[in-house]
Amino acid sequence: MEAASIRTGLPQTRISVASRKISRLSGKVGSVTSVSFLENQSAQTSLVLRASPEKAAPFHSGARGGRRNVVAQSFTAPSPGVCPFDQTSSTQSQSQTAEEKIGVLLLNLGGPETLHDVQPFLFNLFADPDIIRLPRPFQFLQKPLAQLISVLRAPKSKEGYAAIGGGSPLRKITDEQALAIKDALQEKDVTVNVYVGMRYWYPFTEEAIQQIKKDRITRLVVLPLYPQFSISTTGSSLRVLQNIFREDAYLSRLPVSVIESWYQRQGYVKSMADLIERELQKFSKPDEVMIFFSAHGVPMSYVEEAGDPYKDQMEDCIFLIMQELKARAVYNDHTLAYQSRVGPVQWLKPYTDEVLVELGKKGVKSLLAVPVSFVSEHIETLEEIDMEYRELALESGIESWGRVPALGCTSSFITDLADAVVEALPSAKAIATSSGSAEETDDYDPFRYAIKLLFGSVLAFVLLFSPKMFRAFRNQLL
Ligand SMILES: C=CC1=C(C)c2cc3[nH]c(cc4nc(cc5[nH]c(cc1n2)c(C)c5CCC(=O)O)C(CCC(=O)O)=C4C)c(C)c3C=C
Ligand SMILES: [Fe+2]
Repeated sequence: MEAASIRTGLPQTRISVASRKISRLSGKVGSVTSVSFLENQSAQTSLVLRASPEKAAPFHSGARGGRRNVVAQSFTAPSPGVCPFDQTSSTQSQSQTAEEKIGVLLLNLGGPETLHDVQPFLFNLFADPDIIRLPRPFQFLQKPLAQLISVLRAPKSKEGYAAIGGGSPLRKITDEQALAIKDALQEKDVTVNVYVGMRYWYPFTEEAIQQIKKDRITRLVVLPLYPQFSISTTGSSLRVLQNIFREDAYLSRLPVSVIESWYQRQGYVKSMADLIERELQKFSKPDEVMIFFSAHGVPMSYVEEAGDPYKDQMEDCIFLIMQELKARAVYNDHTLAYQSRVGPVQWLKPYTDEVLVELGKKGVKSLLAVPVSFVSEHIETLEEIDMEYRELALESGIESWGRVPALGCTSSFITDLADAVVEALPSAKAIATSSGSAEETDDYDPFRYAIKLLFGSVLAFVLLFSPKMFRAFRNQLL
């Protein structure tokens, strides 16, 4: 057991989670939240996430109109009779009783499926208090600011999505991964329903949870499709889950196990090393290729002020992959840089674009880009890496360029995720309901909310239409 505390800002909701860290390359499940929220204070990871101001607020549902799905409160809880799994961690199939209905919930970011979806998708993203972290006195500005930034950012984002065919491939790939994980588990005699819950676009996490309730799932494994934990990704998705679960009698009793991060799993590390080895062979002189890991960045303050483990986990992840490559007698040089920064703040360094230019100056001639923070192709691999960074690298003097594909449905990887699910099953425990301490409840008052929203909107409107401010914003933010 390992104790850590993650603080994402104010106001905060305390979520206690039991975290079982498995040693490097043990081949066992990664970092698992076995008990979740507000239980068993001793020997647990204490994860402190911000209370969600969006809880009671209307949600931008984009081109499809209407409001975001809200989970119905009236649900008849299934009869208890849940048969607990063996307490041994094993990748062997485990006996599953007829009453047991296992669900696997894959969490992912979601992406706009058409260009029309881009601005509302961006609104959802920037309205997330785990993406734009405002100090408490300014939190009433979250949604107006999200509106402003999404409108300003949309043209640039649309260009990117247009360049990759007019939308994000994320939903299709995640659905394929869901099916592959279901099949891989079936091969181990573990019958599961797999659900996909996206954070910022369809199918939203709330929709997946609604289906889980309809299907009367009796045990749930939550698997975020991010190898490394960040407050902005897994943390944000778990906060949404926590908000849904603590308000629902059935869900708060459902045994749940959360796999918080899994970059350290042997199957993942080996699958990444396989892909790298294969791509290296495509170069005329494979030994001379620089392996260039490019991770999605986060603002520096996440790591330095909020205690986001993302940077440490990323460095650890690269170490493990390189160690695996060395064990296969692949001794190439490597480097790690961070891409996709947005806005005027400092992000994790070094920045991918700057490092590419430096490497060119230093005389590096061959480079293999390895996207490492995500397991599907998406706008940042297909557009940012394959188009923008490739062009920049070639302009900077790099002559040979390659890119490792995202893992997608690579069978060794899918099998490993299926193993992670099996290993996580025994530790599933019910989430205790919060009885609403001052720290945990949002003091929601519709009148105050309306006033704040109105004031914030006026402020955002003034900012947007003041030419000087508009230019400043555009230059700095976008
Ligand atoms: C581990 C992966 C990711 C982290 C960490 C992350 C943090 C983060 N992202 C933004 C802003 C944007 N992200 C956007 C798209 C996007 N982000 C990730 C992954 C991580 N983000 C993915 C996989 C995608 C692509 C989804 C797709 O449609 O294919 C976008 C939209 C695209 C764009 O305009 O560039 C924004 C904006 C922030 C601010 C942040 C951390 C605080
Ligand atoms: Fe992102």
